[in-house]
Amino acid sequence: MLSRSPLRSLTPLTRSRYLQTRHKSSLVLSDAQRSTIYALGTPPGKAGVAVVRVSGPDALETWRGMVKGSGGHETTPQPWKLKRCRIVHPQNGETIDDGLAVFFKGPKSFTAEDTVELHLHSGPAVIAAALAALSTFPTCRPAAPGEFTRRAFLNGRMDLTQVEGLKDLIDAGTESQRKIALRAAEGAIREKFDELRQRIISALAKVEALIDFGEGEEIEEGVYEDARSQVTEVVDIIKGYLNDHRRGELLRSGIRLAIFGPPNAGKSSLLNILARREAAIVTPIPGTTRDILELALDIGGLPVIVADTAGLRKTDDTVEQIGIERARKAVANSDVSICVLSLPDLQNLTEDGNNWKELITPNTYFLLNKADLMPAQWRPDSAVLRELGVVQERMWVSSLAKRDGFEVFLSGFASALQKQFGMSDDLTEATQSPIITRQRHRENLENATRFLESALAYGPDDIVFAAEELRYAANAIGKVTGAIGVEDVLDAVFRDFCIGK
Ligand SMILES: Nc1nc2c(ncn2[C@@H]2O[C@H](COP(=O)(O)OP(=O)(O)OP(=O)(O)O)[C@@H](O)[C@H]2O)c(=O)[nH]1
Ligand SMILES: [K+]
Ligand SMILES: [Mg+2]
Repeated sequence: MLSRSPLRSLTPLTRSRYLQTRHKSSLVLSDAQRSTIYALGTPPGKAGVAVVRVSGPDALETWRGMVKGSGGHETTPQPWKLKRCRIVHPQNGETIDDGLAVFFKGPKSFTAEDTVELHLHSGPAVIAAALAALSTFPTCRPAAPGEFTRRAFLNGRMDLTQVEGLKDLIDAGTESQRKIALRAAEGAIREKFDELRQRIISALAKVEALIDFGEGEEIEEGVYEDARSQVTEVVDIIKGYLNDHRRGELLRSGIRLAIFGPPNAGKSSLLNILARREAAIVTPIPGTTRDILELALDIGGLPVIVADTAGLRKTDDTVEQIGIERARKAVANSDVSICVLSLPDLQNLTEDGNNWKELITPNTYFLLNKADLMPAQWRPDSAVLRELGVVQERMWVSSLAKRDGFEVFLSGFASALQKQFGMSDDLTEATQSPIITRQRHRENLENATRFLESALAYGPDDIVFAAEELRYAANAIGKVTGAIGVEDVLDAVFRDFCIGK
């Protein structure tokens, strides 16, 4: 036990003002008067099934008015059980469709509200009639975009990262995107952020205990040091998350891959083989490609935006010059690049001024093409490769015109990408899966780090200021999940803390 007063240098006024202002409660929206919303949940148009969703306090009313038995009699929903029914207009009783209906009793529903789903035949007139019927209920109104999910969030069914994950899941076009989105939607990212926030709040609880009980009272020894080391740990964890080479964001938005190199090497031929169609013009004329041609492709389950670019050389042709300028920019802005070189030209390339060589980065891979024009068993000279800046560990040889070597290149390149962007095989392993999938996450984490670091910069006499920084840090993390507010700090003070008195 130790009797210490970390607040000894603080004026009583500063302290009481701090204690008064530290727990401002956030406004909690009341959902008592929420209306009932409805919308078509499937794409409009002709298809086997359309699902119309109704959510809110009067969802059950719509069931009573519209879901009837085969003889037109009233039905009572058995929650979560699909019921074969006749869907009718609530006012004139006219049958709209023969379908199915299900009642999800709140809070065990997506929105956590009472929800009715009508499964109809998907046709424009059927859907229009069902929506028109719903509009006759005085408390029902059409849902705004995303409003079902918004209600799920407001009702605490999901946090913001889950909302984002759900959106990404719907948008996912590749396996890696689907896996990351599903993990987010299931709450894996929320867990990480909640844990960070809990750790900060627990450190804050300790600091606040020092503020509350420090003056002339007894408190356990080492509390201040504990709080500090806890904060240091959190900073380390966050820095680990931030140091992810933007994998999550890249996988969400697509990895930018630029194909570059001297003219006529086979860059456009490579793009076409990757795309499995004649997307780019291929001719024996050097300088064929001028504009950037971009395609979204799936390479080894990764979303990749591939750009074919103009061959890089010195030229007096104005149009070609502009193309070359664009090519350079595209390569500079890419996340990865493939430099295509023509094997028969390799020797000459050492003397051509090499204005493409400066675009090589540690993220450049090399494809030495047109092997069919070289003698069998011929191997490029290591000294020449070194002079050209070709890294042999990231190099493949091909004959794209004959499709030779393409498969080997593609599988090697895909696994290099998977390795670099951390999506190899095991997504369930926490270390493999990126936590940050949006700039918003990154910004808040960076802010949190700044607040935590300035909290650490305060000495034991300034813990009131340190506490303030910790609150900001917790809020920054809370902003990611949408859980801002510091009510829980108070609880944590008394729950997690052993006061030595
Ligand atoms: N012999 C042989 N010819 C190839 C090979 N790959 C591509 N070519 C030919 O080389 C020529 C140039 O190919 P492109 O794909 O247009 O080359 P590029 O690098 O896009 O050329 P620019 O856009 O002009 O810079 C075409 O006639 C292709 O058919 C190969 O592996 N072997
Ligand atoms: K060409
Ligand atoms: Mg081309």
